[in-house]
Amino acid sequence: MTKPIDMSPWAGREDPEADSLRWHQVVEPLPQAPATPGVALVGFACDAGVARNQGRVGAAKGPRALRKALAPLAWHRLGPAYDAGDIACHGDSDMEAAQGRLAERVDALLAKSLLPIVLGGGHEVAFGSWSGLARHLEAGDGPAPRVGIINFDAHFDLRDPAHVRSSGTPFAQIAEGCESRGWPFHYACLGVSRAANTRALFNRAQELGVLVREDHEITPARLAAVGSELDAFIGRCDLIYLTLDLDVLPAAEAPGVSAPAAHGVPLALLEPLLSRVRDSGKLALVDLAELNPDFDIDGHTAKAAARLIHHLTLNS
Ligand SMILES: N=CN[C@@H](CCC(=O)O)C(=O)O
Ligand SMILES: [Mn+2]
Ligand SMILES: [Mn+2]
Repeated sequence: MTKPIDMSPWAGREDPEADSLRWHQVVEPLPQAPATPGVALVGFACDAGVARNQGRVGAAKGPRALRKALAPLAWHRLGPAYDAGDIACHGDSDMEAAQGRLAERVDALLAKSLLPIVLGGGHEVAFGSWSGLARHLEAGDGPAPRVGIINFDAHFDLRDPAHVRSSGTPFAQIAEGCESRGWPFHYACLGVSRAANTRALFNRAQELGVLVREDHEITPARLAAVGSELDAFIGRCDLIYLTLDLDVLPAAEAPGVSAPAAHGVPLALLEPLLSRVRDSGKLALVDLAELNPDFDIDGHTAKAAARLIHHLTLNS
């Protein structure tokens, strides 16, 4: 028997005027057979990846905090939004199995023609999300489409998984997964902090042909140029998996993460870049990682994350 989906985070003010809906009034528990395609939120309540990566734990509380922050936002969408519940990770030894359960859930959502939006959890969520997309693509006919991974992050998360699999390794694990399947690895990592990534990680990114833009390169003056590079990257891919590590935002905008960014890329520059991804027509999967309510300040990080979901789903 499956547990009923906890809809208690979906609460907030209700306006008496017509046409004044908010997310909490619209989001519904995912039905067996959704009549209309839409977005499906699924939580990944997991601290194990951050703990293994020597970080500040608390991201397991991220999915609930994110739903609560999204609940009161104004509803401007056309399509439905479903809550597909949470995948919980039960301690360190359960991390890989939890990633497997997430992959199953993502695959099932994709099979229903929904856009999964996964709410982390540490960035180990990315290996589970991508594995779900990979399963879905492997089940299809014909050659696998070229998947582009766009990660907005202060970190590459390309650490060598041979040491320990963690929130610092998902894209190296995905690169291995692509290699074993004979798939190309198309990875763009935008907002990288040179100070927060070792030479080994920069070298690995270069070996893997990663499109890299550092935090200080994403400025108002260079925004159009970075946007064009992003468009060109998207143009070389058939589908996009977008993954947002909230520590790409400056610490003042996103204090509630394991490793806050001293520089970062502000929301005001991030949103126009995300609009290009959203409007590409290729977006197949989204996740948000590293929200840690224990270190948040007055919900700033949760609100920023909720706004990002709101922005990414605005035209669907
Ligand atoms: N997912 C996060 N990863 C960063 C954390 C860095 C830090 O804790 O300072 C990383 O492994 O590089
Ligand atoms: Mn990061
Ligand atoms: Mn990350």
